Amino acid sequence: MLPTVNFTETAAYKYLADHFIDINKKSIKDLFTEDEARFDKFSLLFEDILVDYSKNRIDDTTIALLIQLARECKLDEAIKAMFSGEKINQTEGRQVLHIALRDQSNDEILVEGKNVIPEVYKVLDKMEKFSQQIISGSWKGYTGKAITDVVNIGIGGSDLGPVMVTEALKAYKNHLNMHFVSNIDGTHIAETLKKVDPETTLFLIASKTFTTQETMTNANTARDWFLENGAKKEDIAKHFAALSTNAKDVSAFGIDTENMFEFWDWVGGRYSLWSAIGLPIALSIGYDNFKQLLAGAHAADQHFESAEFEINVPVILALIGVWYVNFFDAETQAILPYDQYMHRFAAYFQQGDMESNGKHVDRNGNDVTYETGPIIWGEPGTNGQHAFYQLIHQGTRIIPCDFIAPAQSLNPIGNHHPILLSNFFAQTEALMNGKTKEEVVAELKKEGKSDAEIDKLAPFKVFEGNRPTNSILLKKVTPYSLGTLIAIYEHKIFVQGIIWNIFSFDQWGVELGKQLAKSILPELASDAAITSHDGSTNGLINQYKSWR
Ligand SMILES: O=P(O)(O)OC[C@H]1O[C@@H](O)[C@@H](O)[C@@H](O)[C@@H]1O
Repeated sequence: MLPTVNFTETAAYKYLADHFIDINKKSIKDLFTEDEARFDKFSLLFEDILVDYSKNRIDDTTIALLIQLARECKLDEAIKAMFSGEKINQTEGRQVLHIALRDQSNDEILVEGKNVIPEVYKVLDKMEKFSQQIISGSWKGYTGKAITDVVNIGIGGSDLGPVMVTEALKAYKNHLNMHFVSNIDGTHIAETLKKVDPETTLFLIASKTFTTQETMTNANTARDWFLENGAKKEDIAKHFAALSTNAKDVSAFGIDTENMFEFWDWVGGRYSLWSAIGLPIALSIGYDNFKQLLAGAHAADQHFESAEFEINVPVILALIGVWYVNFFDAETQAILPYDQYMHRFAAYFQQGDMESNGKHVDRNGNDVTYETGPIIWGEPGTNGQHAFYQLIHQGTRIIPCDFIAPAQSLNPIGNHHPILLSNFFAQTEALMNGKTKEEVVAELKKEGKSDAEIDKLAPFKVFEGNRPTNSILLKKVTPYSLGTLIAIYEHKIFVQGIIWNIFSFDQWGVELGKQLAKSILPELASDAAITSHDGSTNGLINQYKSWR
């Protein structure tokens, strides 16, 4: 059982509330002037990742109190509960063991008294063999040709992780063409099928439950297309594999359970890229690289489990996030990778974070009286700079940002990378320092503007600064470092869920829309006008019927 402390009733929270009044009067710039050791104090080097959190609205007292808060919320107990396989997903009665999927220490992790590590390895071995056969071309399609294209059909956690990672690690890719179909919109599968040949395509049907409407509809369309384009039923075994926990429905679909890569209900969908759901990753970059991804994540797991909170990267990042959400009323958190390959990283953690911590009922079943998970968003820099950074610099809201960049480029062409990184460094500096009225006036004077012009323009050109950022500098994006980084963010989400006293591993909030869509679908079959809903929904359905 997880602890159920209301963090707003802790002593640390009360001290933090008082301390906030002091900190709120100070600028980050001043805090740097006051304390020369600030960078050394507020940065952590873990593996080949430097996490600089010194450009935040914090001082020594803030961090000490936030750590006290974590202690009062019994974070240590909660971490132990997850790692030891307690059923901490209490509303679904399940363990939360994505850490077991990447365990390289030969630990024993028990689920219902049975060690799951050998099972994990059994599936990993199967993934290794299969991916080697596909990549080497020894696995042949129904006309004897090697596989050239892989189409992963899945949605949510059965899509976003593999998409994000195969994109982030594209530089490590082999010859296989990867495609991902998630949307129920027929356009997604139709446009994908235009690009592939049934003789040389492998379909992976990725669904934990194997009941998800979008995935099953797309899978059926893919199977029909396969059979309509020359293949026979018995050829399905050479071209369809399933990544799932549901063997019964997999075989009912017509996929040989030999071609099923199993995982377990103790793996949450949005934490499943480390499981059989990661097969497209293993296919795209090879099994050895996939193993490196797992190894990187395992290093983060060990760090999270054992490091003191003061030097624990996920804990520190999480606590700073809580500080902004609950004291500064920050509504959002931006994730800004200065790496084109990582262009789906923020989208991935939109699900990771928002589906985990988008909850308003606490672990006692009561409505919370405080804010919980922030809105996660972001795009790669420098594109974002020319789009939405205006609001981050001069808007009315506080937007804590994580800036992420690799020191070494995987495409070191000309001086692209120094330019990219100069922007990465400049932005966090600009967000912190801003530009004072005096500086603006001096600049305008230099440009030869008149006093009247200066008076008119100056207010618009002032930057308040004092906008908080974390900078995460990776030596290089590798399967290992990416694995570490993803796991750091996963554990950050865990810590925040513990502080907010919510259940981070269920997702009941996605069910209502699914239920309603299922009840509306039969109503769309006939042209008869609908009156069973509210006025707006009736009006929309009836207009649709008149136009289709
Ligand atoms: O992997 P399956 O079972 O198809 O689920 C796919 C996705 O469905 C959604 O409704 C959510 O519950 C996600 O967490 C999940 O990843």
